[in-house]
Order: sequence, then structure tokens, then C-alpha cells
Amino acid sequence: MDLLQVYLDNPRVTPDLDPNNVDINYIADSLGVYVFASMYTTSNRTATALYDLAWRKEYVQELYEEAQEINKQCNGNELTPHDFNKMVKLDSFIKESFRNFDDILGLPHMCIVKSIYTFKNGYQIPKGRMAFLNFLDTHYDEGIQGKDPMKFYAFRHLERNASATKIERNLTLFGDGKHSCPGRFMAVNQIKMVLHNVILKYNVTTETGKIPPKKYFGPVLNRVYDGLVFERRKDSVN
Ligand code: HEM
Repeated sequence: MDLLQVYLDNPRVTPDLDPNNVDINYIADSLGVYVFASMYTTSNRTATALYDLAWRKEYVQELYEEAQEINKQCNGNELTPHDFNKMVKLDSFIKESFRNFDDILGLPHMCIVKSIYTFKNGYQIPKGRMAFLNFLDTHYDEGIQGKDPMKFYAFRHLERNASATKIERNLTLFGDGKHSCPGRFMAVNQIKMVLHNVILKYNVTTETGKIPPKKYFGPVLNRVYDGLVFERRKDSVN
């Protein structure tokens, strides 16, 4: 998708589709929002995955072995898209971090049918009503997540062969349908890049070493924790 082209093809931004009469301010503002939103979401999710790495010690050795193998194969050179594809355990770990850590409500969408929309369960909402998704409903449903949905199990997605970028009903982090996030491939690769390098070089812990209970502020998950501690691995590569 070329975002600029989307605006140039939109008569509300480009009246009569005249390229000499484009609402430049609107485009600049919108691009600014996308830049901010994509950086915030990616860095926020990277931080969450780092905490999961610090808290879930039982997965570190396996992730370290995978990272070492990939590092050996690429001779310590820059990572290529092919190398990112090989990080299958890390991919599943990141996806589990996505699943395990989310707000209760999100992804607001407006009802745009002509008058009234009827859900499968008979509940009705009028045109113009905002509807929010209940993430807990899908993210912790045993029927779609498999055994022990409340438990952080890093390799559950690997066992289903469902990568972190795959759009599916049981993980709504990147939305759904034709407007689902097109930046998710870049985001997941960035998170992989950070974690891959951290795993190779550091043992990560937190100041208290304890996993704090989840605290919600209304429907929003509170993300304030103690500090992360990075200790150089004795067997660290370069
Ligand atoms: C972990 C990081 C990210 C998360 C959680 C995230 C999440 C989302 C969500 C939930 C949507 C709305 C989907 C829907 O309405 O169904 C979206 C849309 C979008 N995202 Fe992301 N995003 C992330 C990173 C990025 C990055 C890095 C970029 C760009 C490089 C990006 C670009 C976009 C764009 C352009 C849309 C609008 C798509 C459309 O309306 O057709 N996102 N994202």
C-alpha cells in the first residue's frame, strides 16, 4: 500500500483528483500521526517482550541456542530477512508476549451500516455507534488458544505454525480484515532484531526478579514496572 497514493485518490483530500490542488497540511498531519503511532507501538511492544524475557527464565536457554545458531550461520554479519524467518522460537515467544499483555478493550470501530447492525448473538447497535473489541475474550479463550490460556507458554504459536505477523481471529493486536496493520512485518522484525542481539549478549533480569500482578487502569493495562538489569554474558559473542 502506498499511503500517499491513498490520499491522492481521495477526493476529500484531493478535490476532483486534481494533483495541483492537494490538501498538503492534511497529508502532513496524517503522516505525522502514522509515524508517531508506529514508533510508539513498536517500542512499547519491544519493552514488553524484554520484560517477558527477564521474567520467563525457563525459555532463555532455548532462545539463546536458536540465536547462537543463526548468528553462526550468518557469520556475525548483518541480519537478512532470511535470518529473521529462521527465528521461529523467538517469533512464537514474541507472539505470546503480544497475547499475554494487552488492554481489556481496544480497536474502536464505527458502525457504518445503513441503520442497525445485528451481531450473531442478537445484540443490535445503530449506525454511528462506536464498538470496542474485548481482547480478553479472544486472548484467553481455551477453545482458540489451546491448553492453559492464562499461562504464558512461549511456543504455543510455533506448535500451531502461526507466525507473529499472521492475521487471525485469536490475536487482534494488528487488527483484522483489509485494514489490518501493514507495518506488522517491519514491527515484528524490529522486535526480533532487538531481542536477538540482547539474547546473544546479555542476561536480562529485573531489579526485584518478580513478575508483578497485572494492574488495570479502567480498560487499560498499566505498564509501570521496576527496572531492567542487563548483565553481560560471560560467553557473549563480540
Ligand atoms: C507492534 C507494533 C504495531 C502495532 C501493535 C500496530 C497496530 C495497528 C492496528 C491495531 C491497526 C488498525 C488495524 C485495523 O483497523 O483493523 C494498525 C493500522 C496501521 N498501521 Fe500499525 N501497528 C504497529 C506497527 C506499525 C508500523 C511499524 C507501521 C509502519 C511502518 C504501521 C503502519 C500502519 C498503518 C499505515 C495502518 C493503517 C492501515 C489501514 O488503515 O489500512 N504500524 N496498526
